[in-house]
Amino acid sequence: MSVLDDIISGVRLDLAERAARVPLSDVRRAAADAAPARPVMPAFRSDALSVVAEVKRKSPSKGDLAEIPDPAALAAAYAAGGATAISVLTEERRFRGSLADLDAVRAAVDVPVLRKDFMVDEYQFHEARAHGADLVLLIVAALGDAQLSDFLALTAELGMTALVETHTAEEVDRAVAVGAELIGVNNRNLKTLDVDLATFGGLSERIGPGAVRVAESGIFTAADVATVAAQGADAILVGEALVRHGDPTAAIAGFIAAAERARA
Ligand SMILES: O=P(O)(O)OC[C@@H](O)[C@@H](O)c1c[nH]c2ccccc12
Repeated sequence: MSVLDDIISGVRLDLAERAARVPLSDVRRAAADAAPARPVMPAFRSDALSVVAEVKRKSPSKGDLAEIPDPAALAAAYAAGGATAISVLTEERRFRGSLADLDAVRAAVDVPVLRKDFMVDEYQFHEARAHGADLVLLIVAALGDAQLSDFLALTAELGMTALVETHTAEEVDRAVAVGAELIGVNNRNLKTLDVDLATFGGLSERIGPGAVRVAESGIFTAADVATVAAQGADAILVGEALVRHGDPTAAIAGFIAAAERARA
């Protein structure tokens, strides 16, 4: 069983528990009653590098990263640095995230918020929307073709935007074929947890200029940002480097400036 399979079995158990407590019909109603999702594509399509800054306490690859006693304060610091969106891990077992973190961040900032989880059931999409998410993550490696297009359609129906995550050429082709507008290349292989920053560069051209290209994982320095920006990244998704940084506001501003220099 790969790490990804293992994580997803835990996600399904937790999901079954929530669904037993709060029926889908209630979650649907809460989603319908929530303030509408913010549009995100115009900001991602702007000229400047977009930074998706992540609230992440722990990961299966690195263990504990940061305590983050106040996710709202961290999110506010990210927004102050110019983050285009804030990603909040809600998976509990491996990442020590929660829907409470999502609520706290949602209440604290006006920028779009991504619910970062392993989306495998319709329930989670309504739940994401009910908790104020503007974006959700769709991991191509975890979904069949029919599921991928159904979930993309459901995301759009709920007014949200999907970040469609890939790691291989085949996954990029599947993301493009299904019409994804926001495509991430994860430099980390979720089946082995190995990170190779060159993964993005190897797949960027395959995505082509039609979709917004997001370089995800393993980005730590201005030099890393310059590398992926020069390879066509419109956006970066950064977790560890920011949660461990003493001044995440300055770090994000520095990343944006580094991309600007790399493209000039
Ligand atoms: O902490 P990093 O190396 O900057 O990575 C952030 C983000 O890309 C990573 O958390 C991530 C990318 N795709 C995921 C899917 C599930 C969980 C986590 C992830």
